[in-house]
Formats: sequence, structure tokens, C-alpha cells
Amino acid sequence: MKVNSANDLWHRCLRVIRDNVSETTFSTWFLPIVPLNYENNVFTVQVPSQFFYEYIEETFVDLLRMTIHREIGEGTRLMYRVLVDRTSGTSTTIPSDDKLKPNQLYNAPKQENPFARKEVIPNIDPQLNPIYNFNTFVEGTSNKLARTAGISIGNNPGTTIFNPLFVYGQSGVGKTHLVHAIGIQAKQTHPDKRVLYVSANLFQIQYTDAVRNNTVNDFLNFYQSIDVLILDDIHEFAGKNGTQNTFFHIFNHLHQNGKQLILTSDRSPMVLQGLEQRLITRFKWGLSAEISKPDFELRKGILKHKIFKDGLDIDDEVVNYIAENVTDNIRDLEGVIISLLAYSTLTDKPIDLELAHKAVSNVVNVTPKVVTIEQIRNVVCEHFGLKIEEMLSKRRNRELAQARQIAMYLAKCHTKHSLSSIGEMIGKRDHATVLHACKVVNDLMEIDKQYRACIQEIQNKIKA
Ligand SMILES: Nc1ncnc2c1ncn2[C@@H]1O[C@H](COP(=O)(O)OP(=O)(O)OP(=O)(O)O)[C@@H](O)[C@H]1O
Repeated sequence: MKVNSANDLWHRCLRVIRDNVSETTFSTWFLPIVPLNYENNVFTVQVPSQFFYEYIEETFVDLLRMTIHREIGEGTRLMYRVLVDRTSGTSTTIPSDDKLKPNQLYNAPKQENPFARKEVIPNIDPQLNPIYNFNTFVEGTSNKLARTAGISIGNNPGTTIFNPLFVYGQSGVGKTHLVHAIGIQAKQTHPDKRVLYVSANLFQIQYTDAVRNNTVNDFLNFYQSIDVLILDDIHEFAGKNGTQNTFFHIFNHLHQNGKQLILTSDRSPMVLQGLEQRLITRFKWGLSAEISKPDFELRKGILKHKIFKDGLDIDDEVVNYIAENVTDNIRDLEGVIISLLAYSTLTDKPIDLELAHKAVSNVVNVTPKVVTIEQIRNVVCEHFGLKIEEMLSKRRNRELAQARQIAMYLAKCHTKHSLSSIGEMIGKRDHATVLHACKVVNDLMEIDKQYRACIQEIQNKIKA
């Protein structure tokens, strides 16, 4: 049959297809298809790109098969001619097969295009920040899992079970730092690998440009040539269907070819909104690791690390104060250190609690934690290994008496209760006993360093 007949047949098919898809889908995905030939039960059409071919096969293969069988005849096979290079008109021919996997597709005859040349020159700028490495990333309970998996990936990209690695958590908890560190490690252990960090925002901009300039094929080929792809803030793809669709094909291609994918998001894949289900399903294939809010120990560790790195000299008391009050965000902790440094240099004052208070109150709302007598009783009992009933009893051995005195002193310092109500709640004692207890504790703190440290430790636990 001649091309003309193929044309007629295709026009009949288009009429059926038009009734089954939206107008936009029709003009985007079906009008660009060019009927070429119908011979020996094989209907050959030309499609503009490999991506186009994949999309058609993935999304419309059933509709196409049904339509072609109806309009052309049962047993007709569909053959695609994929246009590889628009300027030279080079193409490759691929049969329609819904079982054809993308990795098989990419084993198709080698194509001559600009990116084939690029593959021989493996080095691209990975866009990694050298400061964000594993040496500067402090480990804590909130990031242990993600960090451990990250090190493993850095050493063996693409070959661990953590593929993709999906790191999620609130803003400022260290997601970007960690994924850069993985990229740096991967590059160090495998210098020939093509590692690339890209933010979701930049990826989106590049994709939009590619659509505008009619270079989506090049865009796809480039991303499909990466060995370790790090995509930051994937939640920003929400509602961007074209970008998601393109990323879906890149993801499939890389994953099926044993390449490493590392993604970050502000929430877990389970609660990601505005993203296609087929993408979310893929995000769950590897490891989803949360980086939660840093605990006190990690906050302190990071502060000490930064202080040491900046060559500063800051008292533990000041470090504890900052770590106690700046709780949510590591970026804020860094901000406080920078402010302290600036204040101290400009005013020529030492970095003390007063200065720290100023710097911290610029970053967070410092509202003192409300402490109750019950909490104080619990913490003191736990510290000395006593039962609450023992503290509230009439028994007077030395250990119990000391614990009661400390609890009374702390209740006086940290609550607004009167002396008599403190006495009432700590063993039904009168206000004179509480007054005496406060004096004893104060006096002992003045002369006994160890005792003072013990009270400080209990206070820290109360405020934690
Ligand atoms: N464990 C850590 N050790 C040392 N520095 C850290 C750690 N976690 C985070 N930081 C530092 O905190 C700052 C904020 O971290 P990062 O940008 O990685 O957060 P994020 O979770 O990606 O935030 P966002 O979602 O807002 O992009 C960075 O300067 C980073 O170096």
C-alpha cells in the first residue's frame, strides 16, 4: 500500500482517537504522528522523539491497538520510526510492544546525536558545594539512618538497596547538606561517574526552556546519561504535570540501568501531594529516611563544631543556652553563631550569656518554659533514683532530706508558687522548712563545686 493509503488509514484512526481523548492530548500526542507506510500487516508511523515514543507506548498503547485493529484490521502490527536527529532526519525503528521496557529501548541501535558524544566525555560539573561534605556533617540520632545510608551510597552508588534514597524532613534539618555529601563521596570513590546535583526548581526551569526551544529530546538524553542524580526539593514538582512526566521517564531509565537516584522532600512520600501516584510508588522502592528535628545533643554538637571551625572561644554555659533555645532549625543555630561573632567584634565585648541572649532573641521567640512543681519532683527523684512516694513521705533519712531540699529550692527558683504551697506539695512541710531548704542549698552551692554541678545538671534536665 502506498503512503497515501497509509495517510487515509491513519486519518480514520485519528477520528476514533479524537473521540477518546481530550483536545489537548489529541493535538499534543497524536497530530505530530506521521503515517509512513502500511505493508505486510505492518503499519509504520514516524514519531518526533524517543521520549514521544515512550510516552505513547506507556499511555496510549491500548487505545492505539484497539483503534488500529478496528480501522485497519485484526493482526495489524504497529511500528514506530523514531526521529533521532531532526536536522539530518536520522531515525530508528522500534515495534510497538507494551511489554517493552525502557532499558530494552535504550539498548536499541546506537544513535548519533549531540549527547552520544557527551557520553564519551564523562565529566560534567556536578554542582556540588565542597563545604557540604561528610566531615562537616555532624551525626545525631535524628539523622543517623539517612547519614549511614548516605555513606553506603557514596561508596557504592547504584548498587546498594537504597535506590532511590528519599530523604525527607522539615526545612533546615540538613537534607541538602547530606545529599551534597553523598555526591561528593560518590565522586571521590568513583571519579569517572557523572554525578549531578540539581534543585527541583532548576530542573523545572530547564524543562520549560527545553519545551520552548523544542529541545526536550536533548534534555532527556542529558539527564538519562547521569550516573548519580541528586534532585533536591522534589515536592516542588507538585501540580507540574509536564515536568513530572518527564522526570518519570528519566527516573525509569536511570533506575533500570542501575544508576543512583537521591531525592529530597519536605515530607514523606506517603503524604506528598500534587504528585502522580506512579512517581510516589517509585519513590518508595528504595529507602525513605527522615531527618527529624535535631535533639539537644546534636544541636550542641553542631554548635561546638562550628565554633571550633570558626576558631571562636565560647563557654559551655553559652553553648548550652543557645542549644536549649534554638530548637527547630540548624540554619538558625548557624545564624546565632554569625551574629555572636559580629556583635562581639563590633562592640569589642566577650561572647557571654548576655550577648547570646540578644543574638538568640533575634532568631527565635525566647519564652521561658513553664515549669511545674510536679515536673521538678519527677526530675529530682529520677536523678537520685528515688520514688515519688518516698519524697512525699514523712521519712527523714539524709538522702531523702537532701532531695526534698533541692526540689524545694528549684521550685522556688523556677515557679511562682508561694513557700507554703511549695512546702505543701513537697512532703506537706511548712513555709519555714522551705525557706531553710533554700538557704541550705544556696550555701552549699557557694562552697561545693560538685554540688553546684549536680544542681546545674538537674536544672538542665528540667528545662530540656
Ligand atoms: N548534621 C549537620 N551537621 C552540620 N551542619 C548541619 C547539619 N545539618 C544541617 N546543617 C547545616 O544547616 C544548614 C541548613 O541545612 P540544609 O540546607 O541542608 O537544610 P535543608 O533540610 O535542606 O533545608 P531546606 O529544606 O530549607 O532546603 C546548612 O548550612 C547545613 O550545613
